[in-house]
Amino acid sequence: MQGKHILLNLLHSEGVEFIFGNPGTTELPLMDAFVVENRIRYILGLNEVVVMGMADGYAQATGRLAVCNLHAAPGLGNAMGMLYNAAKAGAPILVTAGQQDMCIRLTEPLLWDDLATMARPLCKWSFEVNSLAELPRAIRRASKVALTAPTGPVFLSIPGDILTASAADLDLGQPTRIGTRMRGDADVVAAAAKLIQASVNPVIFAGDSVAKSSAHAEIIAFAEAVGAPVYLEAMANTAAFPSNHPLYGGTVPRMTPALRAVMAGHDLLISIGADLMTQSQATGIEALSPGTLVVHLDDEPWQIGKNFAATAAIQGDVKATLPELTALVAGCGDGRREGIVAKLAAVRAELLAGVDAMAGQIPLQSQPVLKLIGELLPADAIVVEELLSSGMNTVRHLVPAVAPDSWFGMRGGGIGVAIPQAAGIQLAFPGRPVVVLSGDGSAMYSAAALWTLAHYQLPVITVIFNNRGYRILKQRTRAIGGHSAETDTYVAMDIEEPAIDFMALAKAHGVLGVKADTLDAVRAAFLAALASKAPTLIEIAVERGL
Ligand SMILES: O=C(O)C(=O)c1ccccc1
Repeated sequence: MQGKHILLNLLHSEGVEFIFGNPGTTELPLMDAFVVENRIRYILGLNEVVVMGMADGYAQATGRLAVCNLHAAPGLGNAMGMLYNAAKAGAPILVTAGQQDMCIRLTEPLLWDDLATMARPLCKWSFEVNSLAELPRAIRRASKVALTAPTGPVFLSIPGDILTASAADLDLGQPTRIGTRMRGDADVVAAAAKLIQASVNPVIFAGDSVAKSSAHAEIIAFAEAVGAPVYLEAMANTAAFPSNHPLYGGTVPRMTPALRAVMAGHDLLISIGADLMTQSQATGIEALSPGTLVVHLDDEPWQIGKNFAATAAIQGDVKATLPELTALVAGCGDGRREGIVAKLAAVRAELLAGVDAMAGQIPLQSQPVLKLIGELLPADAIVVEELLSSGMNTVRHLVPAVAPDSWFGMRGGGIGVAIPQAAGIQLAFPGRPVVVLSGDGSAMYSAAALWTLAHYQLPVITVIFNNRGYRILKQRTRAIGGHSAETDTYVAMDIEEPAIDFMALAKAHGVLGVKADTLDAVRAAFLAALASKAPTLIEIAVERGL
């Protein structure tokens, strides 16, 4: 049997349903094998940004192994920004790239480079397969490493001659799956419980490890026992805590002065699987006030070890470990829970009243649009969010993020990821509505993903909040002062003259385009898109002012 068929057999036995790719000369043997392959679908993206983003979406949404196949050195290079995002999100992806035949390596053929070295900094394991005999063990090991907690991308460079070589009776081995429910050290759990019991006013940050561990029931029980508000981590990528729960407080700001305001009065920070305080810009202000105690539970030792001195640090799976901690602190929040709930409800009511007060404005403010979309969103929808200035810390108050698998986006911050991710997610969940919330700047990084939506008729609804520029960067420029803050002028942050014609862009890619510049028009367009089950792009001109 030829290597190309052996590779597909191996991937099939690892449970792979799709290979996201963009072919080139070094992948041609594989593409030839797909002519007779009926177990795994090849999903075409028109460049490697799209391909890697699709694999990221699929991997995060399913927790299963995603495979993406890139084309040699330039293809891997194109994918790097999205590979960075996938690495930050811990997406279990087997990234492969076609390498030139080994017999011509010495002459440095077209597109050749040391692929394994290029990919290594962003992957848990990066390796060039040297022979067909090595391929089964390389695929088994790569899959296992990607799926072992903390999960993440791995890379294999596969020279073309391995795909065309033949071998009889090659032992393909078996997939291995390592159980992830590691329970934290009981002594440290007890120490954490003591800190929590002694705390007067604790605060909880929740992060990706909660959603990945499907630990909503456990974190809700914990938060209710402790009587503490729960905020999502700064680059909140998942619905780590249901946004409709009375203890939900919002998302942690990415600027330390605002973060300090959230933290004011709290003597204990409890991080449940949250990356502590990813910041957007240096402000000269420390994230935590001196003396703040930290309890940190995560399955990722890297996150625990990264920045802050945790008074009690527990490595363990959230779902497996949290019940033990909850049992030890049961009742300690009884005296304060109602007060915290009332305070959070007041903050939310004020926010919603402010949003309602903006509802009549034209151009539309993004917040009333988000609130409307939140009201129209079906309960089983999956949101892929890439809103920077239009979303900020309030978006989940307006568009509910309830189930752990209902919300994705932005963990890495490399923009352009949302539309490709949505394609991968829609393939994984064909029956669920998938809605992209994106800015115009982000959408332009990977607009070619629209073609994939059209080609495979993936009914993703792509909502573009068009402020005709990089409004987040204008805001961040203001924050550093200088000429821009005084004069309200910004260099290279406007996308106009010409303005992007999103209707033409949609049409060019085979997607239905609808412009909606009033709330009534947004409602009509969104409901029509949901009913049509056809990929639709809705462009909304939103306020450009800062
Ligand atoms: O939202 C931010 O913190 C931010 O400044 C930013 C800007 C561009 C991409 C990602 C984040």
